[in-house]
Amino acid sequence: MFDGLKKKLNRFREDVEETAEEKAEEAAEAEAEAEAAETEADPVETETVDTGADAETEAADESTAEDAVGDAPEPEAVSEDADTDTAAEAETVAAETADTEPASDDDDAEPVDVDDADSEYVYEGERPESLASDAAKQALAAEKKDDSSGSSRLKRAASLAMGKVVIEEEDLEDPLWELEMALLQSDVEMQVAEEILETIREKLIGETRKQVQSTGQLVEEALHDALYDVISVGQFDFDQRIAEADKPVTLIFTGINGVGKTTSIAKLAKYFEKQGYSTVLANGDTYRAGANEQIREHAEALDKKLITHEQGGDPAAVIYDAVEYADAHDIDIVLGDTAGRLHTSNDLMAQLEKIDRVVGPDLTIFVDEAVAGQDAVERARKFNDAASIDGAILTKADADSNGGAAISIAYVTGKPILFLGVGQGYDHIERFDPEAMVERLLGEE
Ligand SMILES: Nc1nc2c(ncn2[C@@H]2O[C@H](COP(=O)(O)OP(=O)(O)OP(=O)(O)O)[C@@H](O)[C@H]2O)c(=O)[nH]1
Repeated sequence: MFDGLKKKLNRFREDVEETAEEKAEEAAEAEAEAEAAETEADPVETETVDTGADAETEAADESTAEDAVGDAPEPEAVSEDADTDTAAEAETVAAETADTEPASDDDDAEPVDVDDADSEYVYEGERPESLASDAAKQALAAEKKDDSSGSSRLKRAASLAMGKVVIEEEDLEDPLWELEMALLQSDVEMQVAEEILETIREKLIGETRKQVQSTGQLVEEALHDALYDVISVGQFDFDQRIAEADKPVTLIFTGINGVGKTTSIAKLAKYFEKQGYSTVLANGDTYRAGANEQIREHAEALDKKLITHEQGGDPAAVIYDAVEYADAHDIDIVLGDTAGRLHTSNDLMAQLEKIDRVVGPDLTIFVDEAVAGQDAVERARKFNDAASIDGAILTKADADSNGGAAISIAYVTGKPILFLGVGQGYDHIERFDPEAMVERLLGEE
């Protein structure tokens, strides 16, 4: 069910994810480059830090200097511990040691050769104070070794960047355009598709991806909310409405012929039976030859009472009789079929208005087939304009790959989808649950 649409929604998620990943990589590279540039610019700073003159200045802070002296390693020790045991490195550390040794007061201390390969080590290894223990020394030496490939730094920069990726409008432009096309191809009504895109835009643009959250998750949440918002329009608790209504409850079904209206009435008779309600069926389709026979088959199969009149009779009168019958026999629910196609929509409206006047139905339910896509949406709009429906049943959802009607009808009419027909059997009817529908659309393929 709705497999085609599901694939398209998944593709959108992948597209945005891909764009965000590319962006994260670019950010990581930029960060790594910036870091490298900073390192190159470092010599000036290093020179200042490591000169004997600097040591003299720092000597003013005696307690700090003393601590440092106490813990300061011998240059030889560094050479022994560090894997990268080079003379240059020893020289660097020696310079650092001198830097922290006020007792020497050595104005003649040589500045460190900043062009030396180890100038980077000095930068990466931070201030000499951090060389206070062997463990720190070893860690720095190891880090230096790792960094020789530059990969760990790149990774670190990448992970920093991961936490900072902000989705911008331009990132979404292409994926959203693709999504709009996909929705329209899936028979989602234009206005509904635009609403979905707007919500996604609102939810994603400027959104900062948190460390714990992938872009995929963010997009999924945005899609979820956007779809849920349009699908759940007008939802009410159908079962509760039936339970609380005065009995008999009268339900009238409208919709064109052949979409599964009569079958849906039969399915609902079974649905209500399972809930402990009794039902009577009424054939208000007095317009079409053969309509009585068609519904009678269902009534007999389900062992339900059926009220009919002759072809050409008054539909309101048939349903009135059914309500009378229900009253007299303590039946809980009247299920009234109506003609699907009249000469004009005025006739249709006049028919439903008369039923309204004579019977005062509790709910008027529009039935159409999911596979009709945009046509079903358009018909729902017209029937709602003509007769103010209370909700819809979408049949043949089992055969529908697009899902456009299921997504659009509630938003377009302002009335909820109440049931999905999912097969030809009497049990093949599902309460429409917007959350379950969205999960189905966004779930694993
Ligand atoms: N696959 C599938 N077929 C369905 C579903 N609902 C109805 N059908 C089939 O659709 C066909 C038409 O159903 P009907 O109930 O006769 O349609 P209708 O709208 O009542 O037609 P009229 O009585 O002529 O107004 C039948 O073959 C049903 O079995 C459904 O949910 N899934």
